[in-house]
Amino acid sequence: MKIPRLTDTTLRDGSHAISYSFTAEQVREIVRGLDKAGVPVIEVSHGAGLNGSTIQQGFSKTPEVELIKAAVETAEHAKIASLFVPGIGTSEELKEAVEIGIKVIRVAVHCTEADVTEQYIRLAKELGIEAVGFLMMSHTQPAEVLVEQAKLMESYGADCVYVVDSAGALVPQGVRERVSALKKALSIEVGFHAHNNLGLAVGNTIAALEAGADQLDGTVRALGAGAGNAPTEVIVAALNKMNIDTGISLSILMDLAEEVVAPIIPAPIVIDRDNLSSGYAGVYNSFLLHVRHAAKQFHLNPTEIMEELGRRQAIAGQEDWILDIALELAKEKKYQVIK
Ligand SMILES: CC[C@H](O)CC(=O)C(=O)O
Ligand SMILES: [Mn+2]
Repeated sequence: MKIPRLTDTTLRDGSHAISYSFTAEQVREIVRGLDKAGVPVIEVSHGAGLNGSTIQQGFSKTPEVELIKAAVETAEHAKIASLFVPGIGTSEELKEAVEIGIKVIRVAVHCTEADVTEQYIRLAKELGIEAVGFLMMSHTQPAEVLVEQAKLMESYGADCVYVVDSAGALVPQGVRERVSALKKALSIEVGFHAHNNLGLAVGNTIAALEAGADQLDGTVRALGAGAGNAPTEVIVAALNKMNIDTGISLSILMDLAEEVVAPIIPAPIVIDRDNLSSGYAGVYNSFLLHVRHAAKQFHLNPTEIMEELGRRQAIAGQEDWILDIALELAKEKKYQVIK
């Protein structure tokens, strides 16, 4: 089987789980470890991508420009990547990040909105960096729709398109169908990004590889939104067992996970009721903290809010629905009690 390229997104997806509190020193330490281990691509930015530090998404403790600078200065071999969500980031932030030294931009949109990536994928190519299309919430669409969307990204010049399981809602069969359809239809690379709400992040990542994926994502110690991601160190261990030599040092990654990343994590990343109900209902993982907050405020069970968000098929950017739904549910309950 082919050797996949690993992108570690601890310093991007992981920031969702620690309220965007990475410091430049933590970035240096984590990049040093990943780089020494031989991880080829390291993603650094606000969890919601460049310029994500806002009241809606959550403010970064340290400006992401400083974090990206720290990463670029520290990495000796790895390419530094950033995430970019059109509308949250603008061309200005993309240009600035390229000036600082990022070599890969991952342009993320809901998986039916590939047309809005055109100007940013084209800009990235003009600026001489790699452009990756990131089809978020890929569980919501069948393979044929993802193929159409991925082909648009390919036509804009993308070097790779990712199937992104933002809600951790896919099972291995769904991953295989989507990744193999993209592989068949595209002449560029295909990637896969997992979340662990159903306990399948590593299994799904391996299923993606078996279906032909060229690029895979992980985070150290699974640090990521919601139930977390596929742990980079576990992916490497599984690949070793499959006799796929990524050239990445498992022992350096395990030490990094244990000694550097674990102490930063406020609470262990587990599949608790809220994460499981989020994955089961197919709700975007980054909604978790907002849902918990709203549930507390309105004395609700977070599962009720997750189920309703799932029914309404909320997508990234619709965080304001969470409070609306909580308010509606609370009103309904009060009405029932009075009746
Ligand atoms: C746009 C932010 C989001 O966290 C991207 C991502 O990692 C996902 O959809 O899983
Ligand atoms: Mn993610």
